[in-house]
Amino acid sequence: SSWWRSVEPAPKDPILGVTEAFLADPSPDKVNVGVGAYRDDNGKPVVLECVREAERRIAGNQNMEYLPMGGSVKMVEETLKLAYGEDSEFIKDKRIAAVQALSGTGACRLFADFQKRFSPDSQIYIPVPTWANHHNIWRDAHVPQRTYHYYHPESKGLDFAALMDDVKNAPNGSFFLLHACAHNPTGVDPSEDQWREISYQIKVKGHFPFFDMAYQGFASGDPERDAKAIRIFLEDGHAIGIAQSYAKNMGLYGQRVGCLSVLCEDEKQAIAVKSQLQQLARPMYSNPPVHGALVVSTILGDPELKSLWLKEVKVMADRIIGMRTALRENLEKLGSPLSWKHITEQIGMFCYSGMTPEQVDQLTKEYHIYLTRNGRISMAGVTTGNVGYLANAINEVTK
Ligand SMILES: Cc1ncc(COP(=O)(O)O)c(CN[C@@](C)(CC(=O)O)C(=O)O)c1O
Repeated sequence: SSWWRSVEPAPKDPILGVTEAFLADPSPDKVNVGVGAYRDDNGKPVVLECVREAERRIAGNQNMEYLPMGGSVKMVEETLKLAYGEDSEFIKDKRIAAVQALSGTGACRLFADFQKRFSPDSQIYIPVPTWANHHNIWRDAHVPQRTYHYYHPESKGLDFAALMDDVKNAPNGSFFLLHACAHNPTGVDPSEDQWREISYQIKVKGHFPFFDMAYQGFASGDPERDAKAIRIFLEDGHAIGIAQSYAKNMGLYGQRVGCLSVLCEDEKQAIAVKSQLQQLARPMYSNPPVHGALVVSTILGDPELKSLWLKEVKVMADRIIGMRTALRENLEKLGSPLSWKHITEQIGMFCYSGMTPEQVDQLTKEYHIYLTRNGRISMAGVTTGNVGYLANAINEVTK
């Protein structure tokens, strides 16, 4: 009996499905501003020079042994310094439970499973909108989801008042998912003062903040600056969780290198939490992949390679910032009747254009431009070669 006969085809992933459609399109004019993967000004994927150099140093010397269930200790150590600070007292006091994860997705999922196992009646507040996969992750971890106001469509900015109301009205001790920087898909981040108010209110309510930091360094070009929200929460004495990823800021997409950390009250608790995170990993994938972790620890463990990385991540961020200006200026030069200032006010990989799904469909059908139906444009796909074509098409479908 074929028990699988009732299995239905899965719906296309709203983000990865766009790439499939792009690849299938034979048009020479096609433009992919869908998936958030960096491209250089020739529209080509980039492998950073610091990564190539790390690989040269590793080549031939790397063993194929299992990593511990918690992954590479060296990579995790270096990764915690990025999030918590080089001289973090939390690192010194060994209060952070941390394990290598399968990139940012894996870190979020491991946390969601940990939350379900050790806070079984809890739920999580997720911003509207958010990265589409967040909903899948906490759904499959069987953690009920609530939403909190985030994006303000009229102003194309942050709905701060409504966000604060939601923080205040949620039951004490609720879990809140926060994007540390470069909010996906809106590109709208709270200001430093707004972060301080959010941190204060979350502390008053005893909520648990979980930061998804998938773009550290990619937003402003400076990893320290992009960690500002996390540092504010740490100064305010929160216990926090953080999902980190090297997919975008080190271009290690397919290597699946990330880290999950939970700040505990003391070393004893951190040891206990880490052991439970390992218990969750063991039946899922047992232990994480070795190569990408070795690339990361080689780069971050060598001052020369680390400074090369810092230069390269700034080049990527600056190129995107330059394309924001170019796209806005092209639209204004075309005499578009709409305001496009949000294109340069938003930050990080994405521009939340405000285009409707129907306008997006028109862009794809008539202009072979591929983006997610929520109107999100991955600015990494914009180049000096296609920005004029893109602006013209956007102007045509929105005027
Ligand atoms: C907010 C956020 N968290 C986590 C991840 C996970 O990335 P990782 O597992 O590869 O480290 C992404 C990637 N979002 C991308 C860039 C790709 C995707 O959808 O998976 C996006 O296009 O939104 C993200 O945008």
